[in-house]
Amino acid sequence: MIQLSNVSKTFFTQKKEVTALKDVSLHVKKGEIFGVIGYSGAGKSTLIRCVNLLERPTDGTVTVNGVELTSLPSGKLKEMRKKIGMIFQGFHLLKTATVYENIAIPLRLSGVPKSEIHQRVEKYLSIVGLQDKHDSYPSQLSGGQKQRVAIARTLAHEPEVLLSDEATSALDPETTEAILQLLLKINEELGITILLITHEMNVIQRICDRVAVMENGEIVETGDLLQVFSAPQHETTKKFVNSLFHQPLSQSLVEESKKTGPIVTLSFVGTASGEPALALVSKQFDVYPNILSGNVTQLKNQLYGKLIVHLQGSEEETKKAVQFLNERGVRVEGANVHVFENQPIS
Ligand SMILES: Nc1ncnc2c1ncn2[C@@H]1O[C@H](COP(=O)(O)OP(=O)(O)OP(=O)(O)O)[C@@H](O)[C@H]1O
Repeated sequence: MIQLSNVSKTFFTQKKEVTALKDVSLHVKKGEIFGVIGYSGAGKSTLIRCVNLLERPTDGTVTVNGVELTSLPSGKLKEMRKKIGMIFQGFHLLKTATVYENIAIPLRLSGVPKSEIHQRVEKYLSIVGLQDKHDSYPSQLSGGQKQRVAIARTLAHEPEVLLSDEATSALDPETTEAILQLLLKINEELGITILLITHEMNVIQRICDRVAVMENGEIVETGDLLQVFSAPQHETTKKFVNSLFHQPLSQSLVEESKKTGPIVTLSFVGTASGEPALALVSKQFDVYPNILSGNVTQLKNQLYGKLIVHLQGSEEETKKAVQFLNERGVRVEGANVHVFENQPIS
């Protein structure tokens, strides 16, 4: 649906050149929710703005729904852009217009017939759950409601693709969750392909099918959600994933525990394979598992757990216990434990 091929973008300022994207290739499939995550300055905004050519790549091609945008004349590009909606962190609503007019004015400007405008405004206000806010002004709405209006305004153009540029970054956790659920609904019920950028792992975790991790203008890792969570390869990906799971432990606890058995990381999909398997370990072997940190979290469609566990027991017995856990689909690795003051200890 969206194909970026060898896209590079260099900004030339008076003082210096900044290469924001370096030879980025990315494929977003029709109907999926694809998330790009990275720290500040990684190049995420530049990347998403290249998809609808708000930024024109210095090199490479951008193709949306089979049409190569980078080679289109400006008239045709304008037409294609109507199929690509975009929402932003800052909502960009007209302060002096009502909710209704915020949606209707852009429709008028893009030539939608008068008879259809009212119907579309009603339809999309209802989809975002704001049918009772027609006559409110943006200043009378909460942040979450403003984002809903911005989403309705975008959907009213009936796009095939929705680009989300940090759409939940200005919202509190509860409102973020509600907006993420709305994006899921839009994806599932209207069949709109979504490409989003974020610096928050929980956004990726809650709604994305696939994810790319960016650093210094490059994509350093891409994969399915579960694959990236369960076996992150790149250091940056590991940092994002660990930020959700690992609490630092006290050095004395780690040192003390290690005297009587290994500290391991267990990861598993679904609750069935995690803690119950651990309970069986203590029944079947002369091993006492003690959970030191971690949690079970909801990925888009499934539960995923990661626990740091001390396996108290002899080398022979703990080896058997690890094999037993592996056979039950629990992945066991040597733990990369973080102690207070952020000193990793191995
Ligand atoms: N218009 C511009 N002119 C010059 N440099 C720019 C411009 N836009 C972005 N950059 C630079 O390109 C690099 C990538 O910026 P970009 O905004 O794409 O990153 P980001 O990952 O979205 O970061 P953030 O999350 O902080 O917005 C940065 O070094 C930034 O300073």
